[in-house]
Amino acid sequence: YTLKSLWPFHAFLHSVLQQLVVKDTGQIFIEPVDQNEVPDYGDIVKHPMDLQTMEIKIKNSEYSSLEAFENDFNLMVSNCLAYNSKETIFYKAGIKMRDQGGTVLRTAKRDLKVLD
Ligand SMILES: CCOC(=O)c1ccc2c(c1)NC(=O)[C@@H](C)N2
Repeated sequence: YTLKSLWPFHAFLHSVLQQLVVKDTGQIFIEPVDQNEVPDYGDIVKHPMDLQTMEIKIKNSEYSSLEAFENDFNLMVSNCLAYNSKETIFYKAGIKMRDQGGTVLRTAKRDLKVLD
């Protein structure tokens, strides 16, 4: 058994995504920011990203590499740190997701390589 040979890539990405969902304890990354609730969000964030959208992209085979998946993760975090000011709960949750999600992705990258 190796991760690359027997486990379809989308199943691998889905398991990485689930680990990121678990880290989102405040559930602020779980779905797109509601622009009716946050009317100026679109003025600052040009490319919104969230974990639900990433799951849809996995299902649509839109990620051809772990790097492409990681790029969306980094976009989601940078949007959060750009829009929310430093003292907010949202910003602090962004730092936490950047750090804890970064560890999830580092481990996933290692697994992909070492089990090949
Ligand atoms: C019901 C109101 O929801 C929000 O105001 C809100 C909900 C979710 C959010 C968010 C705002 N801001 C963000 O930057 C991203 C990370 N998540």
